[in-house]
Amino acid sequence: MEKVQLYDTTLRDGMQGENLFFSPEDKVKIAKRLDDAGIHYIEGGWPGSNPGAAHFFELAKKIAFKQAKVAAFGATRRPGISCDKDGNLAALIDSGAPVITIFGKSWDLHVNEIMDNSLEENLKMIRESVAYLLDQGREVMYDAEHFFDGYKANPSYALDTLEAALDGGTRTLVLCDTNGGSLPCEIEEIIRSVMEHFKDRPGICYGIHTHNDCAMAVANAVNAVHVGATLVQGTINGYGERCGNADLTAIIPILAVKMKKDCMSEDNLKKLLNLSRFVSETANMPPVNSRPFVGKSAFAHKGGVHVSAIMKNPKAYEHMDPVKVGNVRRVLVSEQSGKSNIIYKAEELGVDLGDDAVKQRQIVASIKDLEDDGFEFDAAEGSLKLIMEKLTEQYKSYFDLESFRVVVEKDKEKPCYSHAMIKIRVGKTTEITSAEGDGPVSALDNALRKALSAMYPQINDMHLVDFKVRVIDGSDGTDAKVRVLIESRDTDNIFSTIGVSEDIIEASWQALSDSFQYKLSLEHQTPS
Ligand SMILES: CC(=O)SCCNC(=O)CCNC(=O)[C@H](O)C(C)(C)COP(=O)(O)OP(=O)(O)OC[C@H]1O[C@@H](n2cnc3c(N)ncnc32)[C@H](O)[C@@H]1OP(=O)(O)O
Ligand SMILES: CC(=O)C(=O)O
Repeated sequence: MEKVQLYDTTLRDGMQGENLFFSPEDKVKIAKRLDDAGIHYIEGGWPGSNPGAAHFFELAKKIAFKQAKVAAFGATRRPGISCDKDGNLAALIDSGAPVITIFGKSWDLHVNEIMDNSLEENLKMIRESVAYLLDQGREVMYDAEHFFDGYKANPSYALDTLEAALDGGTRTLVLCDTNGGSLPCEIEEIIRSVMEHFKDRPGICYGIHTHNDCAMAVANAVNAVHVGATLVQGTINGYGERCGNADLTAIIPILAVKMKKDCMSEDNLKKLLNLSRFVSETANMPPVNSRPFVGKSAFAHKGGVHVSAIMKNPKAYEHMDPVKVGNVRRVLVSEQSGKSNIIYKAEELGVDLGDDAVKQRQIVASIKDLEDDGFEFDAAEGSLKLIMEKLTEQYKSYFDLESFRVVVEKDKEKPCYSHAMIKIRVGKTTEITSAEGDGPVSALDNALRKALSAMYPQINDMHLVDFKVRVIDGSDGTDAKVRVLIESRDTDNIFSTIGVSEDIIEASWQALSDSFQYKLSLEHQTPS
């Protein structure tokens, strides 16, 4: 099995993405997770750039990584000075990183116009910088910035820059599609020409570094491996400058599962989903549900035809087993469901639908009617379970609402004040409580909690973590229906519930009351 080395640059090029920042401590946490997942190289930053980047390397020195090598990134020396006078090269050496990756100019446009340099001096900068860093006993990789654009403009000069890096002593040439404008067919043709050109220089490791400006970063990286590249640079979740870098969470399973390359063990592959979530959590970026392989929806089936088929054989609508990357198959219930969705979901949620096909069809029809009224059960599985129980006469109500009153007061000098009073029945007992809150829903939540907590102490470990309101049909102005989605969490579970009404308080109450009923149904407890 051919080996492909994985080089992660989330902590450097990934951080060049808009709105993305990692502290040195965040970087250490991510680096440990990358190492644990079996990534071979972790680029930690550009130490000559800022104190935070340099600090990461100080912290990294104290960590015994399992197998990953830490790489420091920077430019070749500046024009017209010797390497030992260049501050950036000094910072790279001082970083203590065992691997140093330097980028140099491959495109004559950059040499002439951007750096106002001569083509010859640029070659010297590359050759001398590589040799100088190798003399320090480090592994040196050469990132040929803009290689594909440079090759398209002036192939012989682009090849000369690679020759200069090889003459400096490196054996790793990373060809970069820096502007992300190349297409897979161009990548393939150019890499083949480069390999042909250097066929008499054995032992070169070709790497690939692609950007996603044409949505081709993953395809370009994969194609490069297809024609012989054995090192892939990319970032977790594709974070990076402009439209991002090649997404390793897609490249790795493609290489390992589809192309049978030796890049990550089967056990480590299963960590991919959690790695992706961890990095997005640390970056404070919401996970993208539609992200291939590791997104929440990557193996989620909504259409009835699809669900019916995957129940017979998952291969019918899945290109691979989600378990391989730590993901799970999901079935969604919606207006596009057939009985297969309902049967699958009921089993998953622990509701016995029985064998009556007529009853099953009635349930599908009822759920479609509710969806038509504005409910969205694929986002509210807690409420879906309760609805299924109601439709099959298995529902047990843990409390019943008699009435509530919510008062919101606004004084021009003071912020809004909310107060709720609620009357509920639990068996033969009636409870009347009142509570204040930051807003009307919070006041209602507090009042309900107060009423139930003596009888159902288990609700004390449950809290509301997200509250979303959406106008379902904006054309009716204030008469439009609203959909409220509530996400709640207890020690072991996260569950979502829904309410729909023309009245936002009524919709909120439905979702809130479902969250309490669902929580209590999990515990199967009767009032104490
Ligand atoms: C393709 C890539 O992603 S490369 C990485 C890009 N990442 C970054 O730029 C993030 C880190 N960068 C930084 O912190 C700063 O830009 C620094 C510290 C590197 C340089 O800062 P400054 O000295 O203030 O220069 P500034 O950022 O304005 O311009 C970049 C300089 O690097 C020079 N440069 C660009 N490429 C190279 C190269 N391969 N070799 C040497 N110098 C280079 C430019 O010509 C320019 O020099 P000039 O100031 O003499 O015109
Ligand atoms: C080196 C690099 O980050 C690039 O060329 O995009």
